[in-house]
Amino acid sequence: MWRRRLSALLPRSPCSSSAPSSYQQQHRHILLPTPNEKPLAPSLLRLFTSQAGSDGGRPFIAFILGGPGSGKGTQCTRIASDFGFAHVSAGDLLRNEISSGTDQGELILEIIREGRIVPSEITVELVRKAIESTTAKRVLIDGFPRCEENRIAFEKLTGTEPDLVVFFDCPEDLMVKRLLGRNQGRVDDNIETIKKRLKVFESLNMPVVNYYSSKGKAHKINATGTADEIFESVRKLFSSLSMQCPHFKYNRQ
Ligand SMILES: Nc1ncnc2c1ncn2[C@@H]1O[C@H](COP(=O)(O)OP(=O)(O)O)[C@@H](O)[C@H]1O
Ligand SMILES: O=c1ccn([C@@H]2O[C@H](COP(=O)(O)OP(=O)(O)O)[C@@H](O)[C@H]2O)c(=O)[nH]1
Ligand SMILES: [Mg+2]
Repeated sequence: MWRRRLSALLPRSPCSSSAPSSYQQQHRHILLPTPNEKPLAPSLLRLFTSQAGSDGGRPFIAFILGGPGSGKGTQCTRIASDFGFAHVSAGDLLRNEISSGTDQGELILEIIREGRIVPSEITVELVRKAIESTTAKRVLIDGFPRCEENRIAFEKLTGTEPDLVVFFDCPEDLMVKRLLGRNQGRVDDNIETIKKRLKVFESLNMPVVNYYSSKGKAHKINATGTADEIFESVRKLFSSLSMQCPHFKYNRQ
């Protein structure tokens, strides 16, 4: 299931920047709110009574999406530690490829430097391998899929959809401020590249969020405030899943 040939499965249109589609315009505001310890909507509850994460099946998969600097990585670290998830960062997988010094690494570096999206052939394969090689029963995929082409390629290659999508909603000015203060020496944390990444986020990442939202899978988290405050909303979401879904039992470590 995880080993289908990707090139044969890729949709025709590549992930290139464009004006928001009419689909995107129509579906912008239909995200599920974060639960306030309320019962999950029946459509979401059905997702968590599937066999994902149970013995012998594939792991429970959560896509963690949001603009650059919205706090995906920060919150993933906390979710991983409190709720027993493996943390797969698509950006880190790509940066590891750059460090390996291959031709593919050079191509990835150029694309990241320009704030564009790496071809699905590369990223989907890295993400698939990471999921396949973990023994964890729950996996966070941080910062992927970045565009509809990524999403379609992943779903076709793996024959699976995520069980949950979390979207960190953050105003642009706050994202810019956080990125400029990140200080990790990243080639893309400069104002010129940040502006490009924000455009890519609006035109290409948001349609993915809207797609999963229309399927009742996406939960929006207000990503302003301190990391602790945001994690409080995140904790409520994941706690409500663990309370209501038999296959989402977790062990606090
Ligand atoms: N709630 C927050 N308030 C202030 N700074 C934050 C917050 N969350 C994350 N940061 C900081 O902002 C920067 C970007 O956060 P990060 O988690 O890497 O975001 P992303 O993965 O979405 O790009 C990092 O330097 C991080 O320490
Ligand atoms: O699935 C992915 C994830 C990342 N990237 C590239 O890697 C960069 C950094 O991604 P990361 O998720 O690390 O950035 P963040 O949003 O966390 O700041 C992005 O701007 C893209 O150029 C990509 O092409 N596909
Ligand atoms: Mg990140």
